[in-house]
Amino acid sequence: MVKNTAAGHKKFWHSFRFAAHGIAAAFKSELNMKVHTAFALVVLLAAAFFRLPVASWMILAVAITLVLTAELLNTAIEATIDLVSPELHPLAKKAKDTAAGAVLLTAVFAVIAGVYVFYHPVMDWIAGFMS
Ligand SMILES: Nc1ncnc2c1ncn2[C@@H]1O[C@H](COP(=O)(O)OP(=O)(O)OP(=O)(O)O)[C@@H](O)[C@H]1O
Repeated sequence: MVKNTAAGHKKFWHSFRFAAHGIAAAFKSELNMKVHTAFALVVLLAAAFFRLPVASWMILAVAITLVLTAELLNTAIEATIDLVSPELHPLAKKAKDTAAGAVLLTAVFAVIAGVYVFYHPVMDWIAGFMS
């Protein structure tokens, strides 16, 4: 636990920097992290374009946070497995594939959430063009 002292505050900011460094390192080394971040930016730009209501922004924020968090945990698990089990092992495979499965689940949720919040605005926009 971080204490409410000068040393405690310093430790808190060090932990914060390590965490930010972890996110930046995963972004640099993992193609999937770049792809998910690019998708997230496109989705946020589209949300601004369609002037989505606050509730829709919240749904998108949850979906994006879930996917990026799962990807970070997947990267952490992959690094740990590569460190402790560089040789092939069924448990190493199980750990990596399970972590990848978690990313897939969050991505499926993100797609469903995206369809749910964008369906009517996009349909209305297309109908506006047609009329
Ligand atoms: N030590 C291991 N023992 C057994 N199977 C492994 C091991 N390392 C990787 N594998 C298998 O090979 C697959 C690919 O592994 P890899 O380390 O390339 O990860 P990845 O899922 O492709 O992730 P990324 O490309 O993002 O690094 C894993 O999903 C797993 O099924």
